[in-house]
Amino acid sequence: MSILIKNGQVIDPATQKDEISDVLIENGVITRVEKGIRVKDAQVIDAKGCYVMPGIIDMHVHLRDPGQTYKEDIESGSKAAAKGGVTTLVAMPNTKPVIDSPDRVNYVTIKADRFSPINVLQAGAITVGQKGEELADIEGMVKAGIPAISEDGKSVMNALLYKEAMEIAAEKNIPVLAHCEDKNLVNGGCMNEDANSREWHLPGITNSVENTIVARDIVLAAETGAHLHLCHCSTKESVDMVREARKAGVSISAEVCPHHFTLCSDDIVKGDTNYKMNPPLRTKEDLEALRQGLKDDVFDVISTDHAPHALTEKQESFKKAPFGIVGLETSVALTITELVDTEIITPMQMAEKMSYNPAKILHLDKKGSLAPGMDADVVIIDPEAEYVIDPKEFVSKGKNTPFGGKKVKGKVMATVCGGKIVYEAE
Ligand SMILES: NC(=O)N[C@@H](CC(=O)O)C(=O)O
Ligand SMILES: [Zn+2]
Ligand SMILES: [Zn+2]
Repeated sequence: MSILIKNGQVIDPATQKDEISDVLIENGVITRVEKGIRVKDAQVIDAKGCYVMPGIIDMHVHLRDPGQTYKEDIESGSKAAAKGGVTTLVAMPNTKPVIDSPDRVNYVTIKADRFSPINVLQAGAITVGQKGEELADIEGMVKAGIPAISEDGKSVMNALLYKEAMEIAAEKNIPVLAHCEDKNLVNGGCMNEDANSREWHLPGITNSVENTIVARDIVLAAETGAHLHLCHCSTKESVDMVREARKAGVSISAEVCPHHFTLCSDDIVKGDTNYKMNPPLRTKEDLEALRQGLKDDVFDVISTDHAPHALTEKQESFKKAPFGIVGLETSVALTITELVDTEIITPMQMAEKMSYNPAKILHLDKKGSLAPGMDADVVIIDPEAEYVIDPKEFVSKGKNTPFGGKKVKGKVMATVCGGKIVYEAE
């Protein structure tokens, strides 16, 4: 079955073209991108007034499968992703048990083949059980298809072990997705260390918790030649360090999540655990630095860090509740509302940060672009559609978001993955 996407604003970072055009999809591949395409027997999607972009590649998602499927599972998470315009996601390995062996990677791949409408890539843990004591079978997991390694949820505190992992990553040509958090410095903190945390008598998390590990990881990446991708950057110092490292020739990329470019610690509603995530919402100054970093392309990726939790877990006190918020079904709207509509970034930069650059970092040669010959992974977005975010409408099992009730602009109208329509708005 062919699909013809008519009259959309086609935005392709690979060619830097942003113009009204048609896109023809045949047998799962993009075959033509031109004005006025006419073919027989194609299913036509009218994309007038919409962005037509390469499908979103979300480099940071928690699917909670295996082991915590009451929070999310491969099917619910990938369907939520499709609704969010995502055609490929990287699942983080901090599941129960941890994805630290080829067999466990295979479990996810096989289940995703059956139940996911989109491409699910599984990242492999760096150490056995994420215990930080011995290296996982990284080579075996590479053979099983992991595109990256990550200890997300924590940092590998033993620098020697981490350096050895980086050497393997460099040799296998896969990136290291780094969660930067010093285990000792964090010291039980549950929100940013600032006037708010002091007023509420909550243990704080200083910027140094992130900054020290960002600095260490950059040094180790420089020495090993591994590609370092920094997860969920939150501090103004991280912006400076990434900029300087890149200038110095380090192979580095870095992501910011929508919550970190939308909210700061002053926005936290006292006691509302939907504002609790790791890293925490920082100060207004950090927020402004992150936005500037996105504008200047210091940050090349926007990812969600979709971290679903059950309602009962989030009903605990701010100190006790788990860190994390969902993001798959709000990231397009937040990016358009907070960054594109405000002219901090262009629609082209949005497509770069949400698809093209992730494809490059993950070495997905057939993705991240709408050029003929590429996989037919496409998202159609109405940038003018306005609505109010309602967590009850989420496909994800997780409803834990601070954005319920927020008025936003930008709606995913359809998602095409591998030449099939995997989501269509009503
Ligand atoms: N981001 C979060 O607040 N939580 C993540 C872990 C992580 O991304 O570090 C989770 O797994 O819940
Ligand atoms: Zn993390
Ligand atoms: Zn995460």
